[in-house]
Amino acid sequence: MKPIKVIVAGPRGKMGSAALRMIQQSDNLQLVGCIDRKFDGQIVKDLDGLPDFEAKIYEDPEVCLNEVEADVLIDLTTPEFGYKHTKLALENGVRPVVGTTGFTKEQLNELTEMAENKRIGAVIAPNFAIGAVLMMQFSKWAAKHFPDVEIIERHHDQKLDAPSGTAVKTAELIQEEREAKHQGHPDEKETMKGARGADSEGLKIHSVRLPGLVAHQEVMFGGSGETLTIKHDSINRDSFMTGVKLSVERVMEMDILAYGLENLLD
Ligand SMILES: NC(=O)C1=CN([C@@H]2O[C@H](COP(=O)(O)OP(=O)(O)OC[C@H]3O[C@@H](n4cnc5c(N)ncnc54)[C@H](OP(=O)(O)O)[C@@H]3O)[C@@H](O)[C@H]2O)C=CC1
Ligand SMILES: O=C(O)C1=N[C@H](C(=O)O)C[C@H](O)C1
Repeated sequence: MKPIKVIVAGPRGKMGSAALRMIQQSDNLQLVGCIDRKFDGQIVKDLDGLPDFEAKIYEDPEVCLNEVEADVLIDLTTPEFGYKHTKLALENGVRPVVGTTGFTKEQLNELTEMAENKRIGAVIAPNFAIGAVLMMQFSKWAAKHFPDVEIIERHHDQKLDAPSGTAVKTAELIQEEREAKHQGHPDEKETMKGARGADSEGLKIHSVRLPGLVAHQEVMFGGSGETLTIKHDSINRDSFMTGVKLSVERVMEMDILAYGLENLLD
């Protein structure tokens, strides 16, 4: 079987470098190019700390997608550039697998429509960790019984977006089961702005950013005389790589955009 030809955008990043190591360990994946704004024209293996790949690095994503024959683009960059890369990939018939978080609802809708019109597979997964997908699904289930819920997500302090993509997706899944409800006392007042967190249809989301953390989320439900907490911890970035690899493999057979790894699991 021919290997799946992959471009990685953001190869020097925490996730991008983990993705390169995952590709190196996979017999069925081949790195054919990288998109990186700082090392145009260089070869991956010449960069400190990256695996021994001969693939060329491109600053300009359009040039990369024109010059390199690829099946899949893995994007692990920033919301602004991730959105541009995903759009360009779809325009060029390359299937995007996107871990980058922080896209707006409008951007997600536009990309979904583009993939559908072009009949090209795409995956946008706010969290590639299998445990995190289960945590979100369990939370959706629990919300049928407990409409009072708050999300506490904790991440490293280099993270750009808040709330996390996982928290946003969790709230969306919970809202498929939960009626919109204002939580807490009806006369509740914040004496310090932000004390009650972000509000998503009355559901509160609290974002913690500290050095030492990786990626963690607790979903707390409250009922009469009881609480239920569903918790997931990624203790390193290998936790995301099973989902990235699975997405790259599955996207080859898809012709629509899947938002969330749960759509690819049995
Ligand atoms: N879906 C999931 O399971 C996960 C998703 N994420 C998400 O993935 C994204 C990356 O996270 P992480 O690896 O921790 O972040 P990092 O900051 O470590 O890496 C981001 C990389 O993107 C590069 N970059 C920035 N702008 C551009 C550009 N214009 N063109 C090409 N590359 C660019 C940065 O380069 P430079 O050094 O020049 O700034 C950097 O190397 C985030 O959105 C994060 O939320 C993270 C973990 C899991
Ligand atoms: O930036 C991160 O680190 C992570 N981002 C994703 C998110 O925003 O949910 C996934 C995971 O939480 C790690």
